[in-house]
Amino acid sequence: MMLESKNLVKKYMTKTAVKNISLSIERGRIYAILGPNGSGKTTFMKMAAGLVKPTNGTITYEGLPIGIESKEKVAYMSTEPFFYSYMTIADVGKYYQDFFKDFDMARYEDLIQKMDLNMKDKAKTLSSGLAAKLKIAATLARKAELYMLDEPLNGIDIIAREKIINTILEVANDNTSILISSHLVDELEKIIDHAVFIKTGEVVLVGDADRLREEHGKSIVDLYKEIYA
Ligand SMILES: Nc1ncnc2c1ncn2[C@@H]1O[C@H](COP(=O)(O)OP(=O)(O)OP(=O)(O)O)[C@@H](O)[C@H]1O
Repeated sequence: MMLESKNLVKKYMTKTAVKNISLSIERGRIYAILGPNGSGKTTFMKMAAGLVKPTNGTITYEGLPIGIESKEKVAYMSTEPFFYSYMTIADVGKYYQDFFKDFDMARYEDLIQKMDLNMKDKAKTLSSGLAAKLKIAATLARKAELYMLDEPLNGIDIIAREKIINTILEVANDNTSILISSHLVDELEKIIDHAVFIKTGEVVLVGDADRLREEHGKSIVDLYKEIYA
């Protein structure tokens, strides 16, 4: 198993963000972590990325606790801004190259071009949709094993969404896994292998997307509506 959590718990002062999540992420698959605002998706990803320490339970990457080694293989795209506003898109690439051993500049240049961005543009002047594309390009330019994308489609127009989805599919291969957190289920329905439904910090339904559709006789979108209504 690539990523595995067992009875994972994260408590903040008064709030239990993740209650008891046991989840296995296999290699070569695309996963959607679905759930409404505040259900614990970000907190789970941050624990997998080694940015937040679990209160209880375990989370391992290839059998080892999350740490320096796993961080080199896991690319996490946060919802928070990640670059300094004075940087140009070219500077963002250099910054990432300094930071991550697996950053591939040629792939970054290619992704920037695909996303219709310009190397000379200042990150600060980008619209929120273009900034989101930049964030995705920078993350996917890493030759990581596991990509975790937190809300990659939020605030992005439908044309750009399709572009992003296609780019994600290009990066996906037998050796990589992709974990996408979202409440925009429509767009993900077509591309995911597995769906993980999270409600108030707990997994309420998980499985192979085709099997879920078959067993429940409905789409992932309709399952989502049923679970969170
Ligand atoms: N640093 C923190 N301190 C206190 N509470 C927090 C902190 N981070 C998250 N929480 C709380 O934990 C819960 C889960 O938050 P989380 O961000 O993981 O959810 P989410 O599913 O990613 O939501 P969204 O879709 O809105 O991003 C929320 O109630 C949130 O308010």
